[in-house]
Amino acid sequence: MQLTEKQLEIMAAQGHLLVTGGPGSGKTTVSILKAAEIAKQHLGPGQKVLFLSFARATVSRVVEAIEYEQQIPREQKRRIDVETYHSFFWRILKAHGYLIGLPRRIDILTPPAEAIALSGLRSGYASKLSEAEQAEKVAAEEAERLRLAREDGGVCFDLFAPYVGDILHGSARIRKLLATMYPVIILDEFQDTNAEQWRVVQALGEFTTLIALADPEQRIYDWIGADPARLDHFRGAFAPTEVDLSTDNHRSAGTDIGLFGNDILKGKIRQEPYVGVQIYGYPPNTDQAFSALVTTTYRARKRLVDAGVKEWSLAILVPTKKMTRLVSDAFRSPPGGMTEIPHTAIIELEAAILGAEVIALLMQPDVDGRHFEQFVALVRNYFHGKGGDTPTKGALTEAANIQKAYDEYLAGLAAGKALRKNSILVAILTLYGQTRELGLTGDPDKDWRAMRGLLEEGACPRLKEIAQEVRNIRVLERGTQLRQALSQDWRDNGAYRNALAIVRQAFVQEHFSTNAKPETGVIVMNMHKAKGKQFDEVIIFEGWPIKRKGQPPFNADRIVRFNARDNIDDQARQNMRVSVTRGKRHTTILTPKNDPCVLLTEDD
Ligand SMILES: Nc1ncnc2c1ncn2[C@@H]1O[C@H](COP(=O)(O)OP(=O)(O)OP(=O)(O)O)[C@@H](O)[C@H]1O
Repeated sequence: MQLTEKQLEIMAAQGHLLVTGGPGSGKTTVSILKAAEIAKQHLGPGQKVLFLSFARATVSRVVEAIEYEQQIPREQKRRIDVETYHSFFWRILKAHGYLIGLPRRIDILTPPAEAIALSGLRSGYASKLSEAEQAEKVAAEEAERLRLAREDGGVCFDLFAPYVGDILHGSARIRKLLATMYPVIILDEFQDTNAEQWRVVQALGEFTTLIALADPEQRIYDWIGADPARLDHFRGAFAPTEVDLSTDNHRSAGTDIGLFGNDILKGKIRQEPYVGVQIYGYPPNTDQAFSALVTTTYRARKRLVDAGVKEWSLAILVPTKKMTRLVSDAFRSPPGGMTEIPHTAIIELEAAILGAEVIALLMQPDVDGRHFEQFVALVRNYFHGKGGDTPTKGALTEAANIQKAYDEYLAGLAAGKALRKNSILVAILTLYGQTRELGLTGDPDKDWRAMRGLLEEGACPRLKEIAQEVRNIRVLERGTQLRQALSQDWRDNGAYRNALAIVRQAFVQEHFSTNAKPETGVIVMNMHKAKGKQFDEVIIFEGWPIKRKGQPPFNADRIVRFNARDNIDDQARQNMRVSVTRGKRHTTILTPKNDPCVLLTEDD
């Protein structure tokens, strides 16, 4: 690879550095080469360059890019640590949290666990709140998070940056210590840094050299505190050398994909076609929409195979969670008997993880007579937490009903009365009884499947839902560690006495682990998750307005909210540009013919 002049300028620069540039302009690549150069020239024994990124997905991509750079010797590669902000912050918190009054032993409160811990508080508020009520709710949540951290040692992700900021600003010793370990830190996607993370960066920059990589136009996290002025903050605080790679686009060289992305940003789509970009209006009904998607996917796949692309990747990017599922279902059984499309769907895992906890507990024996109580608590947890940050009223009511039925059952037991025949606990109890009869074998795969199958086939709709949800994470295919731990448990105890703890532990690690390899093949995911990734081809597929008798059409699954022109803003344009520019060779947009995406028709 021949570095551009600007990239060479970056290689030569000294001190703090700010690298800006559009999608695919080579920021990541040059920063890795620079890190290797620094490793070779300037690092003392034991020192490393740290590359910090927001998402685990980006970490995988960077790790792979490092592997791929053949001219970097192994010894230098070893001296570049790639990590997410979260996992870096967590290391600091674990080692030094006691300095700011956290308990000596702290644990991560994972998002599902956090959702459960806050659900009681949240359920006390109606779904539509006035501004004042909303502020009160946010403050109450915040206070509860702090309490959970200080009293129980359960620290949720949102508190990582504020706490680390406190630690670093309070101790020059620790700032120096970090600078000794990491004389240079690369900050990926710097434009997305929120106020608390920026406070951490300010402290780090005192003794450490910072290299910030940014694309001001790729900011997609405004809603969680990214600030358009952040680059100026960096300029003001560190007076960095600044190099702008501008609109170079190596990712999709030879195509107009980058140009198309820029035109979306400007709201001016030209009439003449863009090389490598195709927009197709599909007929707005389920069968034809999905037929269009399936055939477009076949065609894209064929192009990649015919071109002999090795380990090709083809991403289907959709605007909503629901669409991810619909597309995945359609690929599994396409309309009109077309051939199935093998794929991976990237989905939110809260519900599946909570479901896995239920199954894990069912694999455990009842050692203290409280097993059923725990079981009911986990089923309730599932409904509390399955919606993540945005629980539905239905799910919260379900959780409350389960609790009520259980209380009634206990009261009945005490009074020697039988359970009400129409109690929702009847089906749960029956199925629970069957799980107790299930003979386990000590083979974790077999036993897990048998337990899940029992719930799936059983007569309780709530447990059936849980079992189906659990399928989404393919617990046992996640590496051998979990399986080995379960086997060991069985060998030690003649039963899975610690299955729940083992499964929980596996998912805590999950929050930090990165697949060393980026996804290949056909991948379905939410547009928001595509940030920082690249694929050989991209297909963007949005929903269509669905007619309803006597009501305005339902138009929820759109790139721009309700596909209304009034809802076009910078954020919507930037999101679309990020998605469009993930494609290296080709990007196809599928939009309903009768109501095409308003971002594509802006200039009429
Ligand atoms: N000078 C160059 N010549 C040819 N190819 C290059 C050059 N620099 C980078 N590339 C290639 O271009 C692609 C995109 O580069 P890179 O990922 O570094 O861009 P980026 O600016 O980090 O993109 P984004 O902000 O969209 O994540 C990579 O596949 C990389 O190997």
